[in-house]
Amino acid sequence: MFVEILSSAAMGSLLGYTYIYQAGLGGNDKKKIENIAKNCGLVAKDGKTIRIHRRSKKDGYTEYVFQIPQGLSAKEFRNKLDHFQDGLNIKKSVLDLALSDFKEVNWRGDLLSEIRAVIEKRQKLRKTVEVEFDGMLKFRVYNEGLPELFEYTEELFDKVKTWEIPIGVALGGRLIKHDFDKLAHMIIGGTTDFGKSNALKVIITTLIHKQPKHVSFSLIDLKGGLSFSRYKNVKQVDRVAKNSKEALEALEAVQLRLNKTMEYLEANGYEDVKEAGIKDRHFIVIDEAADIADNDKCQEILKDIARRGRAAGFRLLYATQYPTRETVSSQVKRNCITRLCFVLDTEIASRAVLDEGGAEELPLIQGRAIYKAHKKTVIQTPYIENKFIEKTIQPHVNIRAKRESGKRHEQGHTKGTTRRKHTLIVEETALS
Ligand SMILES: Nc1ncnc2c1ncn2[C@@H]1O[C@H](COP(=O)(O)OP(=O)(O)OP(=O)(O)O)[C@@H](O)[C@H]1O
Repeated sequence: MFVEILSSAAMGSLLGYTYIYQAGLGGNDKKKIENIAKNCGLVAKDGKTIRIHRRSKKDGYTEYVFQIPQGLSAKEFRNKLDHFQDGLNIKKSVLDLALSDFKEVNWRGDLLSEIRAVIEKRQKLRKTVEVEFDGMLKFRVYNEGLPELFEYTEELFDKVKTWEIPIGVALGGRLIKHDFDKLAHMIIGGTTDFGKSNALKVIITTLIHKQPKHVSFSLIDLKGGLSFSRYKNVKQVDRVAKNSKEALEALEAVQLRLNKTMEYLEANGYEDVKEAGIKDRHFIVIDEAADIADNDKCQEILKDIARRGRAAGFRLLYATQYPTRETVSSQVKRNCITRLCFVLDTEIASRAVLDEGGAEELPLIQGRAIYKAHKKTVIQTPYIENKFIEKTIQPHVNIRAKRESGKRHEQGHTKGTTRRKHTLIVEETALS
């Protein structure tokens, strides 16, 4: 009896909330957006303001499409994004609840506590807004912001193909993938301790798992070799260089290989490795590139790799706190179209990485970054645990491959030869 009374009380309050939502008193973000626009002065001279065209509910967010009155620009709305964000989050005495909020309620359990939990969760939520313009002004109001932790799990491997990497999760839970087949080189920037090395480990581990026969690496770790030490016996890793002398040796070996591949392509009239049917790709990964900034020989080779490497199947990954003109040459930057940038302290620093501001406004959350390929997306990068890395690379560890490595990286990139050498060693040692 008591349970029944409680249930009907809970049900009553639930229906009350739902009614409020449907009546538009609680969850009316459209009205709020219109009001915020007016209050921010986003009104044309003739008094006209934005007019709703369409509202659609998507997975994780609601999209409001508006028509802009003549005389106003999308940029003016984008500039007021903070006002929309805060305005949509102003706490009111009436809570915005929809039936979907009650999807996970266990109706057979302690109903009052379950409903209290739903209400508390809703109270804590902060809506996040995105504005886009494609002829119409689109406001996307997300129910939840980005997660503060996005763990790298086995399932992510199935979500990427060929040379793709799960680089992060965006608003609405959208997985952002970087494709090294389409965008060859990448600069990774950001304040110390916010996730550059972790992002490099995500990339290296994914590639070893997805492309074990075709990927190879030269790892240049100028932070003392610690970030990459666990990869040093992996058969896909040709070298781990730990200081600028070893870095130069590694880069010279890469350049030799690049020259041989270019000669092969030229001699056979191929435009690039894709046309030649060469599936192997070599990644030059540099953690803390500032330490080789004043080494002219290293810089010359890096410029060469950035310029000619794409066609020959070489990929440059360049991590540094922020690439000023002194630390990264303009040629390298021009050829590294993709940028991944963690939080930075000033707009000037952000411009050095992204060629525009934005990174200075990122919240101080480890792993939070701006991924810029053709457009900018704020993401939470996956956090990869060392245990997960070890489990993933374990089948590829091969001690004897290291002894051969000196010989291997001097070889040219003639079709298919490099990886066959690996395969032979694996058969011999049966470690993998
Ligand atoms: N994507 C992530 N999600 C959550 N935490 C992260 C993430 N990436 C890194 N971290 C945390 O931040 C710490 C520092 O990360 P990382 O070593 O990658 O930073 P960094 O930018 O390379 O720093 P430094 O410039 O000092 O080398 C990690 O030990 C981890 O605890």
